[in-house]
Amino acid sequence: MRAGVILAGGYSTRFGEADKTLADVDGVPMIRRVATRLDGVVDELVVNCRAAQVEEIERALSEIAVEFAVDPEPDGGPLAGVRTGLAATDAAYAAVVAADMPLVDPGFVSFLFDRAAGHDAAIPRWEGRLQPTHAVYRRAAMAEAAARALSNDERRLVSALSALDHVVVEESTVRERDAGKTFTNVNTREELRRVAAEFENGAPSEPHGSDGATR
Ligand SMILES: Nc1nc2c(ncn2[C@@H]2O[C@H](COP(=O)(O)OP(=O)(O)OP(=O)(O)O)[C@@H](O)[C@H]2O)c(=O)[nH]1
Ligand SMILES: [Mg+2]
Repeated sequence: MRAGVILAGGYSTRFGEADKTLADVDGVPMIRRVATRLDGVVDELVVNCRAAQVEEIERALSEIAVEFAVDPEPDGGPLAGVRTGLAATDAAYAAVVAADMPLVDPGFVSFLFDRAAGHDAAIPRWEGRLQPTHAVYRRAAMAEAAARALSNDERRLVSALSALDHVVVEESTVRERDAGKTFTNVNTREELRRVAAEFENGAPSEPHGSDGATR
């Protein structure tokens, strides 16, 4: 079993005034783009967010089947979000993807699942940094590593990696697969404009029939 865990519990402070996960990306809410792209390569989808976000995210996703994993306390950081999200699934492996990555490449995520097999994680590196919010984890191993790191007051996902037998997917591999755009994440209004332009200019679109606009 493969799960997709979409991390959406942040406060979008650089974006300002609104939840960036609901922002319109060329007619489709950003989190819906992420969910639709992941839906094709996983058996189940989990959305991790704060309680206050559930209603609007549910509306943005409409008929896409997801389970909500609500943070028991908000603002625990991405690592706490991952722990909450992973607790909502029994899948052996889970792709963890930030809700602000609307260009996430399903083929590349599928490749990460393949690379993670037999290990605790497959973490890509892009622009010199590990990308743990766009990675595949063995659910049980990461749940344990996250719990331990959190008990040491760590908030960052990378803190959990040292406890994991993780495969690093290097930049050269990402380039060979022409997948660099999969890591594009939206933090500011300007980044939203740029990513929307990618869709206007013909970014690979979502599977037929699920590219619904906001209702
Ligand atoms: N559950 C949970 N997820 C978080 C938290 N902080 C960040 N995230 C998620 O981690 C991912 C990357 O974080 P950022 O890009 O910094 O998102 P953000 O925190 O909403 O935005 P900024 O406030 O501008 O940093 C996003 O998918 C966020 O939703 C948190 O405290 N709890
Ligand atoms: Mg971001």
